[in-house]
Amino acid sequence: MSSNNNRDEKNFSQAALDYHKAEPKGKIEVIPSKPHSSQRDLSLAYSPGVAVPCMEIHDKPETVYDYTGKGNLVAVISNGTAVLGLGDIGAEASKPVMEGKGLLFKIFADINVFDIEIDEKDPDKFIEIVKGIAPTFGGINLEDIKAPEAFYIEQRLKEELNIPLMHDDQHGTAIISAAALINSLQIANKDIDKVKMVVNGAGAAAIACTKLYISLGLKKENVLMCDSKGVINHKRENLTPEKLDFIAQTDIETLEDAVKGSDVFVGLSKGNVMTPEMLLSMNDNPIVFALANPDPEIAYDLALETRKDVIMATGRSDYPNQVNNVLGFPYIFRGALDVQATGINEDMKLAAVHAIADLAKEPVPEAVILAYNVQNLQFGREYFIPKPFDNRLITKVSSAVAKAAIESGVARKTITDFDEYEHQLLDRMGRDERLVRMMQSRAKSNPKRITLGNAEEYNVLKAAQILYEEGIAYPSLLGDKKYIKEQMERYGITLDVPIIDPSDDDQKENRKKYRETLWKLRQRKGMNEYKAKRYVRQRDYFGPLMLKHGDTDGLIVGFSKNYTSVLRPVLEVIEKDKGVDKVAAMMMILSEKKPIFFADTSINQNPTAEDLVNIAKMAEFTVKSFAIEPRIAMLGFENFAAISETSKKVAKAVSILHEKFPKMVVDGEIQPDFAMNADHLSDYPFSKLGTTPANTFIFPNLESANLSYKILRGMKVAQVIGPILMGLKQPVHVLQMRSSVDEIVNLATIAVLDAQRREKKS
Ligand SMILES: NC(=O)C1=CN([C@@H]2O[C@H](COP(=O)(O)OP(=O)(O)OC[C@H]3O[C@@H](n4cnc5c(N)ncnc54)[C@H](OP(=O)(O)O)[C@@H]3O)[C@@H](O)[C@H]2O)C=CC1
Ligand SMILES: CC(=O)C(=O)O
Ligand SMILES: [Mg+2]
Repeated sequence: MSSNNNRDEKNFSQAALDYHKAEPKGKIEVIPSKPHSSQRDLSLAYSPGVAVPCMEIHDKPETVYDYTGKGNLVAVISNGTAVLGLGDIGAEASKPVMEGKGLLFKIFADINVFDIEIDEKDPDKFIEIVKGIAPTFGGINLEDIKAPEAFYIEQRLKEELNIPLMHDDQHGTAIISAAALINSLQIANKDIDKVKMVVNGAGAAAIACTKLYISLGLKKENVLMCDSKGVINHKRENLTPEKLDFIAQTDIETLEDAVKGSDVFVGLSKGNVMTPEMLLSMNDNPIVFALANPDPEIAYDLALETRKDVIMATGRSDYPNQVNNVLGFPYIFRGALDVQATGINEDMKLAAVHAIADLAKEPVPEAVILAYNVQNLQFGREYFIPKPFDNRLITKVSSAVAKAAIESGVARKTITDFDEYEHQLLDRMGRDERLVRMMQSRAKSNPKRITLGNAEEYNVLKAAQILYEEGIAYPSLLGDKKYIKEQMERYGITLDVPIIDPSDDDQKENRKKYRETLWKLRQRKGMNEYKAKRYVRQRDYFGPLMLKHGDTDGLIVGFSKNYTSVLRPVLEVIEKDKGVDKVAAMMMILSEKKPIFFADTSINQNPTAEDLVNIAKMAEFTVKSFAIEPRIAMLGFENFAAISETSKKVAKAVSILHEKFPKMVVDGEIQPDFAMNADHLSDYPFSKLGTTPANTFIFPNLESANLSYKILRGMKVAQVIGPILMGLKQPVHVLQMRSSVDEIVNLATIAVLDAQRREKKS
């Protein structure tokens, strides 16, 4: 279940229920995509206007793709007979999985999904129902339908419908594992037409995988397939047609004997059926794909302990080389829909296989490395299949599939400019919640201790619960212990994390230690020892002192207090980064477009030109840490004119930046709408911004920065993350008063990333 081995299963199960139950219940919803605020809008959207496209479609059926959402709508359809590894749990119980798939289609490929659960086990009746509803959809993903019925159902629907249709448990698994097979064979230096393979499992996934491997060059006579009764050999009776196809002319009966002297083991059966002895009996550099979920046929660690030369993949996200369908289905359907393919044929599947396999051999971009918080990812034993958060998947796989559809003659629409198509794909993914996902995934790979102030507040407690259960951080709660416990009881939050009450007896030693530090820091700034003793009982000082002493790795404070009053003790205790004179704060703005950053939103009221230079430098550093190349616009209300006093100040900052940091992509003074628009930028060919819109905006004063982001937040057109405090030596962030749970989680995530980066540096 949870990959985080120190999270307890009960909490995780409860979190899964809470996650699904939170309003709006479930995981997907329908959102209108056209204006609907005036009487005219409504008369266009519905009667009488709607009759016009109806008749157009009636006269020219192909225009349904022009006038409706069909072209970007996929049905994820199940009858609930083989749900994950849970078996036949019924149509209704399968709905969370199908909704989940809808979520993945949307976030990874911007495809809309209706999940459809059909209470029908009779294959012929099921087929008739799917055919009846097919006109609604641009594509159909069959899911979790048990073998052998799945084979018949898919085959007939493919023949009788003319839209992209795929049973993902068969072909998604086959495509991803085939890509992994090609690459692992290269690493093992073995040829596909010579290797001996054992396939354990003979169900939907195993049969489809083996067929695809054969089309790639594997010799059928080199395959031994096993089901729950052992090797499928000539002695077996009552086999399904699909199993009959894999009968081996051998007397070998057991898996144990089958694997002896084999080169590849593919497990699509159940957990822990492969023993270390079996693994030891395989040839040199054995390839083991233990793909059963959630427990592989042999655990990753056990396999590597057993023999060092094993080349290993599993279905799990917590080990290298995860063979996961999500690398395939969003992008395969994206490519197929974009050319209105009449089906998903072998050429398209093979194109996806090679695109995925090739991608793993390309240099991995920094953003992916950061997302997984590793030193590097380089093609080899520990990395032969791309990572799910690799945002090149959409361009590589979808393009390859679309191209194959066109070339194999199943596309009803063509693409001539594939560079342009790739840009369109990236634009689709503009809304950069992906950045948040990537940040969280990086944090989870090496969670840090984060202390949350004002922990008596519901939002803070809920954020702590999410941080803990998601495995993003090890939170501790700072505040009044008794009151925190009462609040936890009141809100039904069970959370077994440290509660730190500065006045508590158990903090006596810490108070003493912190008092000495505080007094030493402040004794020449008017603080006497008595005051220091009093102050360490206050959480506003206690938190920063914990951080200073390494008793926590990061600090999030300020939920219920004014920003500057909480910031003051932080600045008194935590040192500034080298070369930093004044700290500043930045907001990350996530909207439909790419992420942008505003500074200084919270600290320096009327910065001088020199202050603006420092703010720009700190912003450059911070934006880079999100693996984004900063393009900095120094904002004013004139464009390169320097008439007003404010603009003169900004122009002076720009000239200092140009002189001191010639490589920095920064210019101004410029108005924000100009800095965001390539056409407007082209009027200033001398500008260092060129014609690529800026993503980082340094405002001339605090009011303009602060009010700008607050308007965006108030209009709910963007998610605003921050303020990210810049310029301190340790990760501490001061929340806006009454921040939302998400805002707290996001800032804590940023604090974890900061702590990881500093750990790496030291
Ligand atoms: N990592 C990934 O991407 C994916 C992993 N999977 C995993 O593959 C497994 C099978 O899924 P799927 O094909 O959809 O399911 P099916 O129900 O269609 O097939 C299961 C197969 O496993 C066989 N089996 C069960 N126990 C054993 C055993 N002890 N030894 C050998 N074979 C056994 C069954 O044998 P019999 O025919 O005799 O009943 C059957 O052939 C699941 O664990 C699933 O999690 C599936 C899809 C994707
Ligand atoms: C991964 C998947 O689709 C399954 O386990 O059914
Ligand atoms: Mg499935």
